[in-house]
Amino acid sequence: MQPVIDIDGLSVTLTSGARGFTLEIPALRVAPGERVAFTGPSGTGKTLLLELLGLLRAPGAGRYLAALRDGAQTDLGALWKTRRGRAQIPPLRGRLFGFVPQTGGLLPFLDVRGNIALSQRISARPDAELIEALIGRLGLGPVARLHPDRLSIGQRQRVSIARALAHRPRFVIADEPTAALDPENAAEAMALLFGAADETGTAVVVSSHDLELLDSFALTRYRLGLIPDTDPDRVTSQLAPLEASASRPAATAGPAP
Ligand SMILES: Nc1ncnc2c1ncn2[C@@H]1O[C@H](COP(=O)(O)OP(=O)(O)OP(=O)(O)O)[C@@H](O)[C@H]1O
Repeated sequence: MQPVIDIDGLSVTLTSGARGFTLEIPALRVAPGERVAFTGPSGTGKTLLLELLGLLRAPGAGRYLAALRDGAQTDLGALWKTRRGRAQIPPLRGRLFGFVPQTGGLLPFLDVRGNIALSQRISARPDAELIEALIGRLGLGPVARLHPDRLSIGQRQRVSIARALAHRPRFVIADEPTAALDPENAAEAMALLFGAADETGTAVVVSSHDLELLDSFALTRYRLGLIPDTDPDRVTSQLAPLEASASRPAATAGPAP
């Protein structure tokens, strides 16, 4: 099966004065509908990695290919190199990705339905039926007319999940999506995210510190870890697969048995 994300030797370096932080992704392939989790200690670059994947930051070197819905492969890394390519990034980002931030990121002046519809408006993919299906799937029917300030944190996160899926992106990128939730709500939100993504055939890449929570789902796991360097000002973090055997194309909703 053709991967939807195909990365080889991708890296980026951030510098601040004498300090340099390099993130290296030697290889990463994500299959359609696959669920991938990134873990790693604080400061090892989980957010940076998701920014690179989500076309929010330019890579320094390496190859980053993505497969579009029509099967065509696009060289996302090359887009950053020309003015014409950079102009294509915002619309492509809107079509390819759905984002679930740590805490909702909802627009306060739109109700639940309006917030969910936002990703469809941005990507010019209206689909009222899918919005209603997601509202039902995520248990948001009773609050669909409310604005975010009337919602619990868990409800807001469910709206954010629905919004990330409503425009049928190829991947959902979720950065610590359950960090603000209690364990019960966190497990429910994660199960709903994976379940709803299965129904729309969407791959999910998620970063999380919560190893116990990740353990309850079948995920392909990668870990970011620092590589020792003799120069204390030069920090390198590298992505490595953790449990190749846990890899599976997503087929069923909810926590793994
Ligand atoms: N301009 C910069 N110059 C050098 N290093 C930087 C710069 N900006 C960020 N960094 C470093 O990049 C690293 C990666 O940060 P990132 O937020 O991606 O880590 P993280 O794994 O998501 O952390 P956390 O789990 O605490 O959210 C950090 O070690 C940070 O110090």
